[in-house]
Amino acid sequence: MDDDGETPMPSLELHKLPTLAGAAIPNPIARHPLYHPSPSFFISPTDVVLRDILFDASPASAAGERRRRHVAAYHRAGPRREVAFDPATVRAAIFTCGGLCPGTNTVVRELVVGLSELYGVRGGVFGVRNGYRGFYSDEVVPLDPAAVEHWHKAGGAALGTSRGGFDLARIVDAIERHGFNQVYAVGGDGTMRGAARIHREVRRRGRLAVAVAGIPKTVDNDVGVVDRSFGFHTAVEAAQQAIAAGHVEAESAANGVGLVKLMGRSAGHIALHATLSSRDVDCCLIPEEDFYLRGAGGLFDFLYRRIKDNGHAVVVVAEGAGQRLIPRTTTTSASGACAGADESGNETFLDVGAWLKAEMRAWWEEEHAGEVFTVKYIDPTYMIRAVPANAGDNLYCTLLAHAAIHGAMAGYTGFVSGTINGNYAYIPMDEVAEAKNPVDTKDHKWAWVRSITNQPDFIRAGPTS
Ligand SMILES: Nc1ncnc2c1ncn2[C@@H]1O[C@H](COP(=O)(O)OP(=O)(O)OP(=O)(O)O)[C@@H](O)[C@H]1O
Ligand SMILES: O=P(O)(O)OC[C@H]1O[C@](O)(CO)[C@@H](O)[C@@H]1O
Ligand SMILES: [Mg+2]
Repeated sequence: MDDDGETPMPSLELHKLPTLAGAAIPNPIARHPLYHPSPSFFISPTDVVLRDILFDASPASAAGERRRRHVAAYHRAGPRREVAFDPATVRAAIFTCGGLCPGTNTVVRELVVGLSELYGVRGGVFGVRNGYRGFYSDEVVPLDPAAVEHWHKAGGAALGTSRGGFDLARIVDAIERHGFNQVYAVGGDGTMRGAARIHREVRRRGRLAVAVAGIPKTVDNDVGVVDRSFGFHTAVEAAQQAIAAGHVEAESAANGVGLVKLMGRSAGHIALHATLSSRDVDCCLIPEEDFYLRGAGGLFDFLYRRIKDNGHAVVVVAEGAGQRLIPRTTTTSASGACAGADESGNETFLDVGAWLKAEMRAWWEEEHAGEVFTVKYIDPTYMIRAVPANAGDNLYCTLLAHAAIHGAMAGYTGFVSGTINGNYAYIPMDEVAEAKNPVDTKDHKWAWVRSITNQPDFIRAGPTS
């Protein structure tokens, strides 16, 4: 509080974006026969979205002090009154990269449809096949609304996707050769790191005026800054079937355990959200929270009590959980290869599900021989990300794509479109490329998991095995 009792207004730290030098052309949407823009339709460059909306207003809060003084702000996404591109000159390249994610095709579809129907781009939209490597090893594919009409109904990546193959010089050469002046990257953190480098190289070359935009995609929801990545909710929904099956199998056996492994390489969001929405889960294991198997207070101790109380138990484990417990010599990775790295340099993990199943059986044999025991291991890995987006994600994909188009048309570059506290914003690509989004096990969501599963804190209970 000030001396006069007023709460001072914090100053905004606007995360500004680079803009392309160029023409200021009236936005063609203003003359669009199907739109009647209201006075608030166009967004001005001074419209912002705040990153932090929760504050401790108490003067005594040291943590709240900085937030009270400085608030991170981002340009609000949406159509601008003036644009930097004459639609007749737009040559847009769209590509998808990294693992599959529900909604990828919807984003591509809506980029094509939005450029065409909102801005009147004709014959200037192209798909680059198979991720980054497609820039220099494939022909580009002309795209128009008719070509992509049904894409939102299909899972997968209609343009193709890949890992690895990032060759900066050849990619930017290809951008120059094709005359692309807008590049839309649909991908996860790796893709955004690559796109940020393309953006910098384009600027370094000086002679190119290219808007580089990103739409963050990753089924694991491990991209930072934005509220969530598209497709995540669809994957959580798809995981319900696997958990329900694990529950039925466990319930139908004497001393049955249903063990379900879900995607989540370095972040356990899918396992956490699937657990919260299912309510059939007795224990959720994620990469952010250590656990141990044997001894008092360990996972097996807990499972035994749960089996004795309820007759069965369901365990959900994220693929990245418990990695340091698994012996490296004997177990193969989830993809069949030894643990190492994939073509993009991402660590490939050992199969925690197969290992847990084997350990559970060995434990029961050692400690409860004579009593029947059943473990049914369900690994729906690719099934939860290869599905089409649900209705909510399809809508989200559409708005993210349109936000990206409005930003690129306005001449912003090196940005990502995403929601922050529910509002669409433009975020510097570098920031998103580097930000991580692990599950915060100190916040309320993890506490909800505990309250639903009643699982203990395996860290405090004893030594690790
Ligand atoms: N630091 C980097 N610089 C340039 N390119 C990169 C970098 N990191 C990753 N890439 C490239 O980005 C592409 C996608 O990366 P990756 O395979 O890690 O998937 P992702 O985009 O993180 O998506 P997901 O996590 O959903 O699978 C690959 O072609 C990879 O070569
Ligand atoms: O087998 P792929 O296609 O490399 O993808 C597996 C990885 O991709 C993701 O779905 C997203 O990064 C991870 O959860 C998973 O480890
Ligand atoms: Mg990634």
